[in-house]
Amino acid sequence: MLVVEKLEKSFSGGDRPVPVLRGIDLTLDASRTLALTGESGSGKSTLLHLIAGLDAADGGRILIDGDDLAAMDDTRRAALRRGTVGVVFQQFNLIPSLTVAQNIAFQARLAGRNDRDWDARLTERLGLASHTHKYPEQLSGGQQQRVAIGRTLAARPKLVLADEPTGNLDEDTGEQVLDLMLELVAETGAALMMVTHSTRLAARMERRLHLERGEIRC
Ligand SMILES: Nc1ncnc2c1ncn2[C@@H]1O[C@H](COP(=O)(O)OP(=O)(O)OP(=O)(O)O)[C@@H](O)[C@H]1O
Repeated sequence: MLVVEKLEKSFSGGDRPVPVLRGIDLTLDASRTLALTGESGSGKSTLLHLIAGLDAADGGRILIDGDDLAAMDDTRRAALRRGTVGVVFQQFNLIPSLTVAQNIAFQARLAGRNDRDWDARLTERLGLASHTHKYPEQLSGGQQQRVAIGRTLAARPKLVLADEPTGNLDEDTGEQVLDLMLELVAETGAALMMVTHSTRLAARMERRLHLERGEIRC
């Protein structure tokens, strides 16, 4: 599903570029789960952003479902972000002017999917059935994150990238949200790569990779 080879990325740091990712290799098969851990500043979010096609690498390559990200034009990359790859961020990034139901349906519509039964089932499974007409500001943090997960999974992505998806939640709520996310990705056959600072949450994933100063230390 995902192959990352010799990935490199630097950011400009005054007079010379500062390397942030130094030759990352990893693979993730369909239906598998992977935790990415590492100190603050080790490059976890940078790696996730590159895989999501939100930023371009300086070297190496990323294959998603066999397609090289760098070889895609902007339209194809945007389509990939809407359909094949789904991203869940720590900040829920919901659209404040849309209701829960509309937020959940939004991403799927962009991806050209309109499956009301699946949307309804997701809403039910995420415990949001009695909140569908509410707006994000009327929800708790845990509820908002569940909407964000629903919005991502409504498009039935093959690869879910989650950047500290429970980072804004208390431990119990975070655990419940992760349980749901794991159940739902298992149900849809999606692969899940999750950045987390929590060793407890990382232990719930099938594999763990540790980033240290831009390199993988298993
Ligand atoms: N757009 C950017 N421009 C310049 N430097 C950047 C940019 N994005 C990230 N960096 C730098 O790259 C390094 C890695 O950042 P990144 O956000 O990937 O780390 P992280 O492991 O996700 O950290 P955290 O756990 O704190 O979120 C940091 O030193 C950061 O300052």
